[in-house]
Amino acid sequence: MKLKLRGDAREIYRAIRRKIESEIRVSEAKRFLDNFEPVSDVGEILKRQNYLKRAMESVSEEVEGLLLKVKPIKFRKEFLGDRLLVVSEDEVEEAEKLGLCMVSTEPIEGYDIVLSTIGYGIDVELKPYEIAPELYIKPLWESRDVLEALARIFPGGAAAKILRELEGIEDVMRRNERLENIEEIIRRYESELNKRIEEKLERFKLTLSGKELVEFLRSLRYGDVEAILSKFSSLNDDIIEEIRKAEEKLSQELGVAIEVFPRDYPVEVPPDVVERLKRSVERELKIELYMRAREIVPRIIPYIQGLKEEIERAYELEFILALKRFSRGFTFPKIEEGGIGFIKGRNLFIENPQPVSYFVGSAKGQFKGIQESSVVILTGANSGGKTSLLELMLQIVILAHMGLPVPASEAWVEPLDEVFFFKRKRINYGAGAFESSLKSIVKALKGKGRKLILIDEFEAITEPGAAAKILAELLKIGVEKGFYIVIVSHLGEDLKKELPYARVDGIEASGLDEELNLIVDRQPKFGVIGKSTPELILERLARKGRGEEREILMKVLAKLNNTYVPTQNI
Ligand SMILES: Nc1ncnc2c1ncn2[C@@H]1O[C@H](COP(=O)(O)OP(=O)(O)OP(=O)(O)O)[C@@H](O)[C@H]1O
Repeated sequence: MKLKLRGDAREIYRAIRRKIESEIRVSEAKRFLDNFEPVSDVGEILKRQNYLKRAMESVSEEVEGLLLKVKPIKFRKEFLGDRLLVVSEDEVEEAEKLGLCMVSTEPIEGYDIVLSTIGYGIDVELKPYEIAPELYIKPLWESRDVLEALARIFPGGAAAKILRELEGIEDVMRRNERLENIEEIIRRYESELNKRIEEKLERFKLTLSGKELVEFLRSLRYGDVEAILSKFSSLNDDIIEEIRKAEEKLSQELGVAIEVFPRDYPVEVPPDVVERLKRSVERELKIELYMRAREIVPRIIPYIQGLKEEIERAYELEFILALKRFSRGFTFPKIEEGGIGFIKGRNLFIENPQPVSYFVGSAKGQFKGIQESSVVILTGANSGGKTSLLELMLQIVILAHMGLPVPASEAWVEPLDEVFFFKRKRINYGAGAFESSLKSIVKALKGKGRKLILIDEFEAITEPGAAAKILAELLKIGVEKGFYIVIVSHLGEDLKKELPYARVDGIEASGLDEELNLIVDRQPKFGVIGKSTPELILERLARKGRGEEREILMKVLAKLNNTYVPTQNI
């Protein structure tokens, strides 16, 4: 059963969730938090605690960096326009239902890959991984970084095994990638080649002896081209050799034997030749990729389920690590009867808070000897931290019911059915506000169940005299029903008279610091009505004031001096 959060309690729960979520770096891991909604059932809370204790202990921070690389791997069904599947008449329906490629009962021209169940092309069975194995392999190939991270998080697991199989297509895939840039690659080779030939031309010198020159001129006169060219043949051979070498390197780079460069200077490959070359290499690679993919896919498929589980476990690890970061220095609360209490609690939303220890219900541990009561009235200095303390108690109660550790060095929480938090509405004054506050408190008091009711300054919205009476009556009803109530009030004295069994605690300001700011001890004193701070405010003004202003304040202070001792001599 869910713990019911009423009034402003839900807002506090949302703020806690946001704080935990801000620690989760991978968005897919955030949904794990949904498994930790606050519940009333002790068995469920303890189950969560045990799971988290074990998980947080065993998770290693070393995987923190790797977890960031884990992303979903999506396998998408696609219609592949590059292949034709030739099947028999009675297989057409089944083949078309697969929706992977064009289906026909006889061969059709214009497809790079022709597959067939009846011997018209590459033999296949009517199975998706035989017809389109690339749809399994390509997403995995493109997610190698995810697989590598997973293989390091789960050594020897599914991702590691898949990676090993993918090695079998590595060279085709690399060639495929290069094919994308084939034009660029060819142009690069072309310009390098031309540069080298140009250098050779610049260095080339023809040296002829007198006799050779006479022969040369004669050949010219008779138009003996062969004889003239023979004089340049060494240069020509050199150029041809350069072109051949470049082609060899290019073939190696692309992984297919090609001849693209014309034996001419300057070397220039016409665009249509590049295009044709690209098409033919593409086709060749497509078939090779299909064959290799088909070969490894049956060995990969058995690991895909395992891979999905590893991804899920990685998200879970991220969630656990985030919780670990969130809850550094926290403790798992005891889930037991007897109210709510905590030692050295630290409000989640205050930076470097002063730790506070507090309880309602049974006095356990170091609280032994302090008055026990299911209703506590918290009084004290303005801005003393009363609201913050109610919020801290709520944070601890909510986290405890989520099954999470709480920001305290020790804590115990009674499993509850409902938690109410009524925050003081700073702007709402007047009869309307009074009526609505009254209504919500009465709602909290009606019915049965294990309840914690936190009320922040109810009387601020009505006149003090009536407020004490109304409040006392309401609190009595709560106590009779066995609810736990903590209420912030300035009416400590009056309430104490009406409800002698209630404990009244006080947060006090102990003085002024050098900058004349109030020094507040956030730790409430048990069984003590918190002194409010008008005296300290007076003293502060007096110490700051000048002339007549100062005199007036001093006079008032002197009057108060019977009961009030200033923190220092003025
Ligand atoms: N334990 C703590 N450690 C440090 N700062 C705190 C602590 N508790 C409260 N404060 C700070 O003191 C200020 C006043 O706190 P809070 O509003 O809870 O006081 P309050 O007693 O409810 O005041 P008011 O009388 O105006 O309702 C806030 O700025 C809060 O951050």
